Amino acid sequence: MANSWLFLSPTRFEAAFLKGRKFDFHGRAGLRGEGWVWLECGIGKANTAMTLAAFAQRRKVGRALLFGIAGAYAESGLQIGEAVLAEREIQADLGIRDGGMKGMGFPTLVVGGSEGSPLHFHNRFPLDKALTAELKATLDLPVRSFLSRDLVSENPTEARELSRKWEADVENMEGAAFAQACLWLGLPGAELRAVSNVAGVRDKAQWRVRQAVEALEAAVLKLT
Ligand SMILES: O=C(O)c1cccc(C(=O)CC[C@H]2O[C@@H](n3cnc4c(=O)[nH]cnc43)[C@H](O)[C@@H]2O)c1
Repeated sequence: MANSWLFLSPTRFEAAFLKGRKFDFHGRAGLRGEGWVWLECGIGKANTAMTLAAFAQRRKVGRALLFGIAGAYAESGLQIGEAVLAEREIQADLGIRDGGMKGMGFPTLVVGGSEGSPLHFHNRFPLDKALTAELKATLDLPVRSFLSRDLVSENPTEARELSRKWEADVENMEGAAFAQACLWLGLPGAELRAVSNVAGVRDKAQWRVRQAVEALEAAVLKLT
């Protein structure tokens, strides 16, 4: 149980390659396999945090992996179809425009208070270092800085500004909530994304979702 996986992805399309026994969790699709459970968490930060917290309240979770497609910022050097792991997730929607939560003077999350030296998190949430290092070695993937927003970048200028401001390479809509919830719940969590598009490019003809899902398949099936 300690090493069993809870896999989460925003939509079922991102996990279409997983074969397991179907179940329903709070109206969300689930699959159960040998040593893993997968849940469709829905798009966005609230859906992701709610699904993870509700599941972890009822079942023991050994380790958790959020996986799905994402946009890569043009300056990242990442290629469409490339899979990448998150070192940290940035919650880019919270606080004041120029200073995030530090600028507001409030931490978003305080954990580990019992030892007398609690950790304060504002907009940046690290993924589990040891688990991410293990996945990097097993899967031979790069590790980068990810950013999450409720609103997706709608043009290259907006995308470039976000990437520079937060020093991020990958844009998605869920990861910061996942990373924050893992810290809060004390769960080792990692995040794997495959690049389906250049962030800020809305022309779907230029997206390569199938290629990205194939990259997810190659990585995730090595873990099952
Ligand atoms: O219609 C649009 O302009 C548009 C732009 C970005 C993403 C979408 C989606 O429907 C995908 C949302 C889904 O996929 C992840 N994702 C994929 N690419 C990006 C991106 O460039 N920026 C943010 N999120 C992205 C996201 O995590 C969602 O789960 C539509």
